[in-house]
Amino acid sequence: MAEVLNLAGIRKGYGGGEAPWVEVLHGIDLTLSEGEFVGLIGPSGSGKSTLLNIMGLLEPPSGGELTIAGERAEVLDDAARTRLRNRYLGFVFQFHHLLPAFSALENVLMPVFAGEGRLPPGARESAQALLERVGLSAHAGKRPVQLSGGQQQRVAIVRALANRPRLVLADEPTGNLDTQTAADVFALMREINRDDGVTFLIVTHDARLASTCTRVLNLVDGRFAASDA
Ligand SMILES: Nc1ncnc2c1ncn2[C@@H]1O[C@H](COP(=O)(O)OP(=O)(O)OP(=O)(O)O)[C@@H](O)[C@H]1O
Repeated sequence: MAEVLNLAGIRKGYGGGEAPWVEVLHGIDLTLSEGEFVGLIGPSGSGKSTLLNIMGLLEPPSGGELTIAGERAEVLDDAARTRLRNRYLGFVFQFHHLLPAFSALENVLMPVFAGEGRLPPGARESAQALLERVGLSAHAGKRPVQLSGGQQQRVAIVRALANRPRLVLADEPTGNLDTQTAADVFALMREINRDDGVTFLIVTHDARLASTCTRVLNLVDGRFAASDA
């Protein structure tokens, strides 16, 4: 299986200056391969979001090496890092962060526009097809406030797929949903993973949903539990 992402000895600390230096990730090693559907669990404060943000090139590590799609990422300048992020990564968050003034379709198109600075030919049709795939074609013109929580999160998942990423990083994507809607949204991500071979890494507090993943990583105090990675 092709490697999508590799972490070698990733460390992250906060502080310095007046504040004491506190290390929250203590040398993380991890390889994610194409087509995996991985759950990331662990107690509150164990470093899950920090790790996800480092993988997503949203925060720099304090040490270690990060390779995405064969490219060493932590050494890139801002512009190159942004390009790599737009090209290979998709994001889903607990709170969907859809832009309230724009329709579902326009929200899905946002990363395409951000990545290319324009909408390439066929972009609208592709976005419409993605919305259709998740049962939302009739809602394409609606603004987020006119959609249910589950529908909003499905739009956010489709938006994460708009640039055809190889890896989707999801930080508690079902944390804000009722049990049944959470299960449906999780199943949708699994379906996309199976059908399109997109790799997913999903932070969740829900042990039942995590058990449906092909691999579960357990982060405790900034280290993987012995059986992981
Ligand atoms: N910008 C920051 N400055 C200082 N400390 C931070 C910063 N961001 C995170 N931390 C600390 O790093 C640790 C890990 O936080 P993180 O949010 O990654 O944990 P988590 O496992 O995602 O927690 P939760 O499950 O509650 O979301 C915590 O102790 C947190 O206080």
